[in-house]
Amino acid sequence: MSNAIEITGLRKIYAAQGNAPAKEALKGVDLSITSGSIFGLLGPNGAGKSTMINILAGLVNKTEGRVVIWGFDQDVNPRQSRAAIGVMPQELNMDPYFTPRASLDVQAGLYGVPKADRWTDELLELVGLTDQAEAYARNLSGGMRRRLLLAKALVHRPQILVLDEPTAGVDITLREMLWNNVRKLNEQGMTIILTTHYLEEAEEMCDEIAIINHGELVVRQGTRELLSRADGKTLVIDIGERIELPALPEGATPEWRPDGRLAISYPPSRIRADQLLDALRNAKVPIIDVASEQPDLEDVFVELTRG
Ligand SMILES: Nc1ncnc2c1ncn2[C@@H]1O[C@H](COP(=O)(O)OP(=O)(O)OP(=O)(O)O)[C@@H](O)[C@H]1O
Repeated sequence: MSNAIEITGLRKIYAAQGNAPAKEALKGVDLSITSGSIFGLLGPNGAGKSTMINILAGLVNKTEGRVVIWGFDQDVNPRQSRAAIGVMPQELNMDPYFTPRASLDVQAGLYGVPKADRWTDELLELVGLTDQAEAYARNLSGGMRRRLLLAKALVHRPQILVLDEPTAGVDITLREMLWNNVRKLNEQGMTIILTTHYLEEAEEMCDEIAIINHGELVVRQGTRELLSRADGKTLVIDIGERIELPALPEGATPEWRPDGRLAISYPPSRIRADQLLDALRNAKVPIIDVASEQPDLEDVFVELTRG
């Protein structure tokens, strides 16, 4: 199967409530998610990411459109489509008197996993909670709770794992542990879908990225192709001291950095770096050191979601 998820014409309108008018959170989105990928769903606040994830998870009813999960149409085979997906939610609420082991057992029960097929010990091991298996949830740290939520999302061995802002407010150690787990699961064939506000993280982790804005799909591309869309690079040059600059090729924009270096932004599709360096050399500007800066996902994101 090539697509883990196929979404067609997905619309969600939240009904008006009191003084709040109705809100169209998704305006007819088409999106496919390749199976086996780590897929990033990005967008500014209020873009509709959570709405989409909650629809996939079966927690929010769509207004219109078709959602096929692992080959099962949500409307035709709701049970199978739900069984194919596991969701690690954002919120850390949990029953304070449940131990991690009990939470996993209850969750497995909810998904109808027979006792013989449960993998509770392996799961506890996977997320590093073996030592806390019998501790009350109220005694778990925030990081441990998050790891328990990941384990809960996996009890029924879903083919697709959805992580909603998994690393928001999480320290570096836990973040690394989460990503190591996610990579391991992905290597075993699991499709991963995640939302994150950390664009650096998405750039590093995701094979493919979709950006939504105001309920519409803005772009869906391989991460590398997406990054190459931004036609802007910067040469950062140490020329010793601030001087009057010679004319540069049209389209190049010079700027002095606070550290005294000269930063020249340019579109690589029209200007080559050596043309810039030649212009400086011809004017006898000393070039002590040069560094090149590539656009990152942040640049592309800002460009695509502006306005
Ligand atoms: N239950 C609801 N009732 C009414 N409006 C809602 C509801 N949930 C979300 N919305 C609205 O729908 C829009 C999309 O919200 P959503 O939470 O899906 O965005 P998001 O991209 O996940 O944002 P964030 O990054 O802030 O979590 C927003 O304008 C939001 O106010």
